[in-house]
Amino acid sequence: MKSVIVNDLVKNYGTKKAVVNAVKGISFEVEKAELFGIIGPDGAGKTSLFRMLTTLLLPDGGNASVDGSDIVKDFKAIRNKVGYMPGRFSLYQDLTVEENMNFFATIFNTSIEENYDLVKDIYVQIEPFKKRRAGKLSGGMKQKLSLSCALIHRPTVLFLDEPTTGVDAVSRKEFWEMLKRLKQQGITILVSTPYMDEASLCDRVALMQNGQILSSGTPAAIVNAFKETVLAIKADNMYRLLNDLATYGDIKDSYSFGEYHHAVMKEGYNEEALKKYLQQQNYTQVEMHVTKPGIEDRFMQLMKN
Ligand SMILES: Nc1ncnc2c1ncn2[C@@H]1O[C@H](COP(=O)(O)OP(=O)(O)OP(=O)(O)O)[C@@H](O)[C@H]1O
Repeated sequence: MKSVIVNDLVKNYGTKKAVVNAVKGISFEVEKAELFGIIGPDGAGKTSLFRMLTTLLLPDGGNASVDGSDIVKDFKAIRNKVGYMPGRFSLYQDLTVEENMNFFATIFNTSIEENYDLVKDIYVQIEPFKKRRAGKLSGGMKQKLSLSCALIHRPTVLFLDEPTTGVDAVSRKEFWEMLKRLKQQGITILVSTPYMDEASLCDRVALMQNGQILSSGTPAAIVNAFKETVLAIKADNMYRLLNDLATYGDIKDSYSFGEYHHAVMKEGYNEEALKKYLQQQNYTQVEMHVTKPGIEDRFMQLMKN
């Protein structure tokens, strides 16, 4: 069963003179209990998309349904059945952990006790601090409290807007494990993130850039669509190396990639000739090997096309 259906959705901001086309007619579907990632850089349109799907923003074109309800006509029904964790911490900083939880439970006509089994795994980690004001929690704790509040009314669909941005590596890992457990309870989860490495933790993803979906599918299918050979290259002067790789004849595309640069090679390239060229350019400590492309390589390729 489809949990979310998005059909040619459009969002524009501004006036006729200076218009920003934040979402440019995107379409996708999410199955029930699927963990679906929207992966894209800042400004891609992820927040605008989530705000339309959670009925906080009206679309300028297209339509969408969430758990069978139309995002415009049935907005009230949607508000009762979705959970939304916005990108910016938006709980009451002056209320304690417990007061925030009770507040959200009350507005949805429920109680912490009623849905404790759903939030238990997450809430036990912040329960020792239940008398602490939300504003005084660490980043990871704030994130857990936000998720607990978004879950308190047992939503069928959960929207998480960049939940791991600015969160330390350990909390990020724990967070994704929590999402897997929620999915097992039948909750559909849409999560946006600028981190490409989080794509592999989703069942399916959509790569978003400039208000458009460049590609969608399982992380494996997206990577498999990348057919070229990628060389990982490093040397003593990485900045100069990037410029030299950009102008080298056998290289289609090159970009920084962690401690290496990635070079997408043209067919029939000659690795020895490239090594020789780098030697002639007086590079030292040159390291070069063929590497398995990842989502980020595919994203770069799609963006440039
Ligand atoms: N209220 C607004 N008025 C004008 N432009 C806006 C408004 N909100 C968003 N935008 C613009 O729309 C585009 C998409 O923004 P959006 O916040 O949806 O993207 P995002 O992928 O969530 O990125 P971020 O992580 O930076 O929020 C950006 O160019 C942004 O500047």
